[in-house]
Formats: sequence, structure tokens, C-alpha cells
Amino acid sequence: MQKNQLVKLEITDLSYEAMGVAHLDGMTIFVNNALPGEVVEAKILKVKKSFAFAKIEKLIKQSPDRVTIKLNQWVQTGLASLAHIKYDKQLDFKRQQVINLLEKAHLNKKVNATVASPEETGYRNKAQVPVRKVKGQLEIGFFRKHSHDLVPMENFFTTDPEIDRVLVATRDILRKNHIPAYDEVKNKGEVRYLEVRRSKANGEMMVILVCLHKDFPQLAKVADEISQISDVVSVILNHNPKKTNVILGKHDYLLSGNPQIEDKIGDVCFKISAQSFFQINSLQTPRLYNLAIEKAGLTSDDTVIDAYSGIGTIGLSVAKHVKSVRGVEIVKPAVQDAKENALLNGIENADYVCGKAEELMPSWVSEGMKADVIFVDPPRKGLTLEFIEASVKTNPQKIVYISCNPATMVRDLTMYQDLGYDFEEITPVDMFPQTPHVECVTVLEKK
Ligand SMILES: C[S@@+](CC[C@H](N)C(=O)[O-])C[C@H]1O[C@@H](n2cnc3c(N)ncnc32)[C@H](O)[C@@H]1O
Repeated sequence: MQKNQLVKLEITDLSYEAMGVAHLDGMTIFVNNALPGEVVEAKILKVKKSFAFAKIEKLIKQSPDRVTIKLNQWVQTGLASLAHIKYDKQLDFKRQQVINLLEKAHLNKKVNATVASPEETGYRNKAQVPVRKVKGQLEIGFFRKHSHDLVPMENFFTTDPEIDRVLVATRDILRKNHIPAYDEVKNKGEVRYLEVRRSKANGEMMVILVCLHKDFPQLAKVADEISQISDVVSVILNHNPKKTNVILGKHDYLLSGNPQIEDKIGDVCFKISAQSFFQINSLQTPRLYNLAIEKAGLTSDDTVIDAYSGIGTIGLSVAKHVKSVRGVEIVKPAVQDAKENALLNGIENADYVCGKAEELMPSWVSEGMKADVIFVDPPRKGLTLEFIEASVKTNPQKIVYISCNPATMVRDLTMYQDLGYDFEEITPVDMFPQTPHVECVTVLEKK
């Protein structure tokens, strides 16, 4: 098999990154944008030892699950790499990802149907888009898959259309004031990324300019013009001076308006700062938490630990169902937000502490704390062995695991099984329609 060779392929499966999978001459071939059941003429792009990548040249037989999309860029860039598949099939795909992972780990457990999102498009309450110069002009868009080539875009499809409006208006203000886009090769220019957050509850928006320098000529004028875009209540500069792929720098500077916006999950209000983690699908999040609360069978006598608590979203949603909640979170401003959010909602039975969950939980036990339930909601890399051991020593009856990465979740569940906890079922919840990302909830119980 060689680069640029044309081959006829029958697509038999979909990879976890949503690429069509075919087999030819003992090789596995990943075909961008192809669906199971399709027959394609494909051009080989890259050949490795046992696998290759290809792109469709001609669709010979089309899958009945394919839908026509307005912009090919949504799939090409990875912004929405499932957008060409019917929504109910996307839900099946996500459930199948979890089944495949359990099978690989030799675990015979039930996987429920994926809970559909109330909004299939325009659901994101936050956009973070790169700013680059393309054909002599400052553009916003998304990087082509596995590259840093910016594909200019104005319609981000999965993002709230109101956010798209503000992104485009901000881009036009930057263009009008001749602000240079960031050049990552030379590590020069000014604006690297635009981030916009929108409260679903009251429509308020925060604009964050991620910049190479913390000041530049025209900054005050630009901030003033952005603050006049309708519904923008907060303009912030995030300073990221490093040559890095990490989007945000450490320091934020308020240029205009408020340092936070306020949103709601169910009936609980949250103040959100520029760098705070906040679930991006505002309407689906309360469903995720209610499901977790229901599956955990919480009672009014329960003492709950909200490990990885962020700005308190899970703990404060759970507080009214239980005796008390103690949250632990490593990021100090997030802990401050969580405390403020408890006050904002008049919640008196939840307190928040800054530190590493795996270090603080054992010290609470030695002080006499008896936790009935631990909620964990870790980042994509999942839990550490240290955390798993500390949570088992805390000796809760139940551990509710909310995960945004089923691969690390299944790995962690097997470790819990070795330490005396087991689970019956996993429920995938679609927090990220049109993308291959899968969120899951499961409850581990002491055997
Ligand atoms: C996926 S977020 C979940 C936040 C929150 N539960 C929510 O839904 O909004 C994971 C959080 O874990 C925090 N974190 C990461 N490692 C931690 C650790 N060892 N101990 C405590 N918190 C940690 C991160 O800062 C982040 O806020």
C-alpha cells in the first residue's frame, strides 16, 4: 500500500474518533468522514506498519444513517466530527464505545441507552476559538484535524448562536483596529484565542481575549468597543506569554464590566469566573446530576464528599437531598467561587476546602468524619491510584463516578473492583452532541 494510491473499501466500523474503519491486505484503514455500511473509493494519505489513513474520493454506496450538513468544515476540523450521522445513531455509537471498553476489560455489565441532549446543536455555553492570519486577514475558526491550519468560520454549529454573533462582532472590532493575530511560528502578534461564555439563564456574556502581551496600543479602545456589543457584561484579557499549545495563561485582567457571569443548573445559581470549569451543556447538566442523585439513592442522613468539586456544581445540586456536603478542589479561585455560590443560594450544609482530594480525605477520616457517599468527577485522565486508595480507606457505602472519558473510567472501575467495590450498570449521557465525546455515570457500592 502506498501514499496517493486509490483503493475501493467497504467500511465495517467506526473508530472511537469517529473515523470509518476498513480492512485491506491485512491493513486497517481509517477513512475520514466514512460511515459503516458505505462503499468508497478512497485515496491513501499516510501508511504506517499495520494501519493507514485515507480520505474519500468517491462515495460509491451511501449509508442510510448519513445526513447532509451545511459545512464540511464541521467534520474536517473535528469541531463536530459526528455531524454527518443521524442523531439517534450518534447516541448508539456512544453507547457502543462503552460496551467495547467493558468487553476489552472482560467486564460483563449493563450499559443503558445514551440519554439524549435536549439540544442537538447550539448547546455549548462556551466557545474557545483560535485567532490567526489567513490570506492576509485576521480570522477566527477551528484547526483542521491533527494540524494548526486555521479553517476560517463564522458558524460554530455546536455553540449557542448568540456566542457566534459575539465572536464575529469581536473579530470585526479586532480587524477594524488592525490588531495583529498571533503567529505561533514566530511567537509574535497579539490575540491568540477568543473565548466567549454565555449564561443560558440570563443571556449575559463574557468575552476573554487571550493575548501574548498584557497590554498593547488600542487595547482600551478595543475593550470599550467589545463592551458595547449587546449582552456583553464582562471583557477580560487573559495573558498567555508562553510558546505553548495550552490555551489560557495564568493571569486574567478585567478590562470592562464584571469579573463573573451568573448561570443556573436546575434551580441552583452559579457565579462563574473566567478560568472556572463549568459544564458546557447547560440544559443537559441538571439531567446528568439528577440521574446521578437518583442512581445514588441519597437520603437525608447522608454525609457526602464532593471530590474534584470545581465551583461546587455537583455538591450544591446534591445538598438539599442530604445531611451535609464537603467539597475538595485543587484550584483556589474555584474553591472561592464554590463558597460564594453556597452563600448565593442560601445553602448552609455545604463547605469547600482547597487541596488535593487524595491527601485531605484521609485526614478527615482521622478527625472522625464518616462519609456515606463520595462523588467523583475527575478530568479526562481519570483518577490516580493514590486517590482510589484514599477513597476506599474513607470507607463510603457508595462512590458515584461521573466521567468525561469512558476509557479511564473503565480502567478505574476495575481497580475499585479489586478493592471491594462493584457496579451494576453504566449510563452514558450525551453532553456533547455532534462530537465523539461520551459522558457516563455509574455507582460503585461496597460489596
Ligand atoms: C471535570 S472537573 C469537574 C468540576 C465540577 N465537579 C463540575 O462538574 O463543575 C474536574 C475538577 O477536578 C479538579 N481537580 C483535579 N485534580 C484534583 C485533585 N487531585 N484534588 C481535587 N481536585 C482536583 C480540577 O481542578 C477540576 O475543577
